[in-house]
Amino acid sequence: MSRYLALVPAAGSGSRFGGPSPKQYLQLNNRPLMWHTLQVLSQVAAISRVVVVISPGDEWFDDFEWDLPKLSVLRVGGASRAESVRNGLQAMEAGEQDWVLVHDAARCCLSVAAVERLIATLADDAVGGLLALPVPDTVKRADGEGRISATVPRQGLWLAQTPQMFRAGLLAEALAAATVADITDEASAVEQYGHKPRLVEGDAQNFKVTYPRDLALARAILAARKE
Ligand SMILES: Nc1ccn([C@@H]2O[C@H](COP(=O)(O)OP(=O)(O)OP(=O)(O)O)[C@@H](O)[C@H]2O)c(=O)n1
Ligand SMILES: C[C@](O)(CO)[C@H](O)COP(=O)(O)O
Repeated sequence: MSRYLALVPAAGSGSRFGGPSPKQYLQLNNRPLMWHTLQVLSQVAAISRVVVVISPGDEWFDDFEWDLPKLSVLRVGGASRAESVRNGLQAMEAGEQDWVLVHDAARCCLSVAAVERLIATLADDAVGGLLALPVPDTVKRADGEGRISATVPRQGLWLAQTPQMFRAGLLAEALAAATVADITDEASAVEQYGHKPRLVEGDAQNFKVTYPRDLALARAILAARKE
């Protein structure tokens, strides 16, 4: 029986966000930002384990009470997101047929419904896939001077989100074959390995907290859910 396991890379330094601590530990509605992410994944009944990957030198994680029974932590984060995922996948000892849902710690406004939609859509899929958003706006390509060099046709363009869900065996092989420096998500490694992951429509609330301006939006979304 295949299990559904969540793997959360959380070993980033948050350089675009700045600040004294990585963004995943910022206080958001009285909890670390990442707690909200881990709580949603823990609330998905099909997910039996939530594994968070932090850096070996992480000095923040142990300062918090996480109170999430499905949670376990691995101090095997690497120099890139892809390396953190690869190291975490190796260390978590998933079965080859287990489904692994890789989700950014920084996407703290994920919904249980979106994860359940991803699982339901891909449960019998031969490859796996990811939550993503069809591009809703006109897309411009910039020249080197902040002016438009082209308008890019948006038909068929999607913005990749997470979770990205693949069977552990396929994901491990794809990550081993990939040039880690070239990949920014799991799907690109699986694509390079010769497969076509399925796109499953996510929602705009599942954005990645990347810049300081993103925090107010995340705070508002989470507060609205409590009302
Ligand atoms: N070496 C790394 C780099 C990133 N991540 C994780 O991958 C997710 C998405 O990456 P991103 O938003 O880019 O986070 P950072 O790398 O921390 O941010 P920045 O690129 O601004 O430094 C985050 O949850 C981050 O913690 C990771 O586990 N290991
Ligand atoms: C995985 C991802 O969130 C999909 O859009 C994105 O590639 C992460 O990029 P980052 O630069 O590591 O935040």
